Amino acid sequence: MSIRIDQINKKFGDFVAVDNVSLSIQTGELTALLGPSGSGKTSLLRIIAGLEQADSGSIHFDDLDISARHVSERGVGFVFQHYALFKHMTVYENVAFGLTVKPKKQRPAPELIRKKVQHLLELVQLDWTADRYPSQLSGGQRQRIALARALAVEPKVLLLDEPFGALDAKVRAELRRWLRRLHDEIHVTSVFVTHDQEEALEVADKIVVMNKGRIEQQGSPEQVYDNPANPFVYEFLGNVNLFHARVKQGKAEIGQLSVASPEFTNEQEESGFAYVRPHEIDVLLNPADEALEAKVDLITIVGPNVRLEFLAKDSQQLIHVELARDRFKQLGLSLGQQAWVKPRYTKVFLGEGI
Ligand SMILES: Nc1ncnc2c1ncn2[C@@H]1O[C@H](COP(=O)(O)OP(=O)(O)OP(=O)(O)O)[C@@H](O)[C@H]1O
Repeated sequence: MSIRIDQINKKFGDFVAVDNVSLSIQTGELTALLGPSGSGKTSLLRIIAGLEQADSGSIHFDDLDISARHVSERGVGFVFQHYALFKHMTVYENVAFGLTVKPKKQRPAPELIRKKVQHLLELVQLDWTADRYPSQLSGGQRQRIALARALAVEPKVLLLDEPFGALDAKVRAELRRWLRRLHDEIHVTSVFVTHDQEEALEVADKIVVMNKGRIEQQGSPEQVYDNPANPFVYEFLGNVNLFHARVKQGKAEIGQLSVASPEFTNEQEESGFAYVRPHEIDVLLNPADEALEAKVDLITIVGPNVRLEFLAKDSQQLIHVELARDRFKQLGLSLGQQAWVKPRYTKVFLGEGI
């Protein structure tokens, strides 16, 4: 089932929550709506679900305009951050619930329900919990059961709103890999809301970056990470260093550095700014071309990586650098040491920044 969102607008009072959003989602695709708090992701998801009515615009499932349809007629399944399972029901009963409450004519035979629930519990790898109650499960297990319950009624579209938001970092990381594998198995068209860029980059086929009710960029994780359309997307998708630059005739000058920017060949002399990601900077112990002299100001070891802060000699700007621990050891860096930092990749935009 494909989804076509056409010029959707939604206001709450005077506040514009969704601002003329159009978006196409292919059948079987796992799409992440990614953006900061208040960017309109949940509002858009609720409008797709039919839990919220848009002020204008339309939603199509395949070629059918479902904008006026009630949530119960849209064939969508949900998993929310705090989608509490029914406490007084066992895991089995929770997953079977959507099937057992179907009108008699559509309700599968009890034996079929049993098989189906068994299959779903195997799919989420929790068949051994069938007789337990939700309170006897971990948070991550509960969310997997919530997903099995959502899938039981064979939704045409699966909508997930920060499904792992309430879980700790390690469980979150496990569950997102698990969700990716599960999606590869079931291929149901899915849209999930997250404010966590790592989660979106790791799980989604397509990322839709939202800000202030609008779409800033959409594309595959590689496309949005490697070619951010604008400064907002660049900053939102990871840590960055921001430098002021003068852009002219295909070059960006950042202090004494000169970076080739062929996309600005025709610019005569404009102000701009340049982004460099911390892991795209080399550290050298000797002067080199296109390297800035700087002093080590802070060293933080984070597992296999080392985060460093350098103070640039000329501009006194702080420059964040991330090195693999091996490289850090090889360099033998210590606090206060003089070194040279050399960006490997720089992304230049015209203007004054955001
Ligand atoms: N029912 C409502 N009444 C009034 N304002 C609302 C309502 N629902 C959402 N909003 C406002 O609309 C804006 C967008 O909210 P939305 O929940 O869609 O954002 P979000 O990107 O999902 O953010 P979060 O990650 O914090 O949930 C927010 O400023 C929110 O306060």
